[in-house]
Order: sequence, then structure tokens, then C-alpha cells
Amino acid sequence: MSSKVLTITLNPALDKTVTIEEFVSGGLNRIKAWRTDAGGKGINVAKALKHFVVDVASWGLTAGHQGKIVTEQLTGLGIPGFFIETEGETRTNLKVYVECTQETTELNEAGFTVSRKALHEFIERYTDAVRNASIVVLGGSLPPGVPDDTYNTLIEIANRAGARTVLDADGEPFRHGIEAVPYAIKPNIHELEALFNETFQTDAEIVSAARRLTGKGIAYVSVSLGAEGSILVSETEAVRAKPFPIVPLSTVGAGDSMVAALVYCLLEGKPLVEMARWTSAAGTVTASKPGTEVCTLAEVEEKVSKVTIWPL
Ligand SMILES: Nc1ncnc2c1ncn2[C@@H]1O[C@H](COP(=O)(O)OP(=O)(O)O)[C@@H](O)[C@H]1O
Ligand SMILES: O=P(O)(O)OC[C@H]1O[C@](O)(COP(=O)(O)O)[C@@H](O)[C@@H]1O
Repeated sequence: MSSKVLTITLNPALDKTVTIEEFVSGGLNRIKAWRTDAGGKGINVAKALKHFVVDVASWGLTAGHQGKIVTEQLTGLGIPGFFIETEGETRTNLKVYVECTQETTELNEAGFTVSRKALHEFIERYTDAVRNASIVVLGGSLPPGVPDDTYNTLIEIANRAGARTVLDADGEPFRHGIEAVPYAIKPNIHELEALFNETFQTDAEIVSAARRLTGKGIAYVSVSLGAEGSILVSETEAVRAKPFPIVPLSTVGAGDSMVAALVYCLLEGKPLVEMARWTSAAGTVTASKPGTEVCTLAEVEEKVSKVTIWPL
């Protein structure tokens, strides 16, 4: 394994997106259109990085027939993958897009139960692989059987190997992962608030929360704010990005596209202001696409100048 970027998805999914005109709670909802896409945070990051012509490999755990569909989709996209098989079945994550509100509602399953043997084997192979990676992206929920401190373990291994890490997770796995000091993180505002058990009303409050994290040694904290855009913070700079208007078709994968753009900017050595533009443009382009379809390089390049940026 010698890919420059390694993305890790311990809880992959087959994302099933259904489109309905309006949602009738407690009634019959007829599906107008549906599609399935390989999903899970690291997998989506790999899909976007492949579009960005970055040398990327997608690693993780998998199970069952749906797992084969996911890995076959990755192969079809030309993304090298390595997935340890475990018992059970890869989850289906249902995404409901309601046309009249232009909102996406997500119903994510817990995932397969992972044996100690499968996890141990994965960590052994990962330890070898990170020696050749320049950036490691870790993202998403942890399936049953995978301890909450697993991202902490994986980040420490990558740190020791000299690879930069990017973490995008939630709850306890996120909290533990942060203790290992990843190079960059991309919480959405809800994940940031849950981490500190506080609510943040203003940009200044978000920057000050992010600075508590850069103070621990995390180089970049990118906080996404849905349709409101994002805030990118380093130890010395903070920038607010406001996206151009779109018709949202599915916001699924928007956060993952931001992570992919962040990785791309790190590899390209772009300054923080450019990173803020690229991450915002990538997330917003993906939010304008159906299902778990992610932005391409040409689409993002066309939109970076349309992002409004100001310093905080
Ligand atoms: N409705 C929207 N309109 C415009 N841009 C959006 C919309 N939803 C998401 N985005 C873009 O995608 C980024 C990530 O979205 P967000 O929902 O915050 O992330 P996550 O998917 O990780 O929860 C935002 O910062 C923004 O740039
Ligand atoms: O592991 P989790 O937290 O359940 O999230 C998995 C889901 O998140 C996604 O990776 C999308 O994430 P983002 O919308 O944050 O980019 C889906 O493809 C997948 O169904």
C-alpha cells in the first residue's frame, strides 16, 4: 500500500436515497425516485479525492452482500480498497429527500457487530499501511464491538508513523480521538456543541471553542454550519465562509466533501483563506447534487471564487 491518502471507514453503508414530494407523518408516502450509493465518511472522502486526482485508497471493515456492493462500487470508481470482512451485514442508511421543503432527513443504522479478531487484524494491517501514507482520514460512527477509543488508537499509530490525520466523528469516538491530537478536524456545529456540552450563538463563540482545540495542538478546526457555511480556525487565523446560493438536492456527503477539499488543500500547500474557500465550495457543490454524489474538481474550481470570505 503506497497511496498518499488513506481513508478509513469502520462503519460503511449503502446509502439509499428516496425522493418524495411532501412528507405525510403517520400516512402513506409514495416514493418518486430512489438510488443507492456507497456511503460512509471515509468512503465519500475517497470518492471526492479520486475526482480531485489525488492518489487515495479506501480502507475499513465490511460485511455481507451489501458490503460487496459497496466495495464493487469503489472498484468501479477506480479507488483501491482494503476491507476486512466481519460477520453480519453492512448497514443501509436511509436518506429521505422531501421536494417541497428541499430537506434531507437521515436514518442511519448502527451497523454490523465487529469481532475482536477482525478489529485486531484491521489495526495490524493499518499499522503497516500508514507508514507509506502522507495523510490519513478517519471518519464516521463506530459499529457495535468497536471500542469508543479506537480513533484515539488509530491516530496515535498514524502520528507515530509521521502521517497527518484528519478526524470527522461524533460523540465519544470524537472526544477520544481528539485526545490523540489529530492534525485537523471537521465537526459540524452540533458535534462541536456536543463536545463541549455548550451552545454557541455567535461566530466569536465558535472561534473561541475552536481555539480551545488548536490550543491542544490541532492545526486546523473546520466547523461546518450547514446552509450558513463554515468557519476555519488555526492557531493564528480564523476565517468565515458563506456559500453561494444553491437548490439543495441532498446534503449527504457535503461534510465529507469539505474534508476531501481540506486534504486536497493540505497536499497543495494552500493558505488558510484558500482552504476556507475550497472546503466551502466543495461542501456546497455536493449539497446541490442528488443522493450521495460528491463534487468533482472542475465543479469546485468553478465555484471557489463565488464563496464569500471574511476574517474573524
Ligand atoms: N442547504 C445548503 N446550502 C448551501 N450549502 C450547504 C447546504 N447544506 C450544506 N452546505 C454546505 O456543505 C457544508 C457541510 O454541511 P454540514 O451540514 O454543515 O456538514 P455535515 O454534513 O458534516 O453535517 C456547509 O458548510 C456548506 O458549505
Ligand atoms: O457513520 P455515521 O455517522 O452514521 O454517518 C454515515 C453517513 O454519513 C455519510 O458519510 C455522509 O456524511 P456527511 O453528510 O457528514 O458528509 C453517509 O454517506 C453515511 O450514510
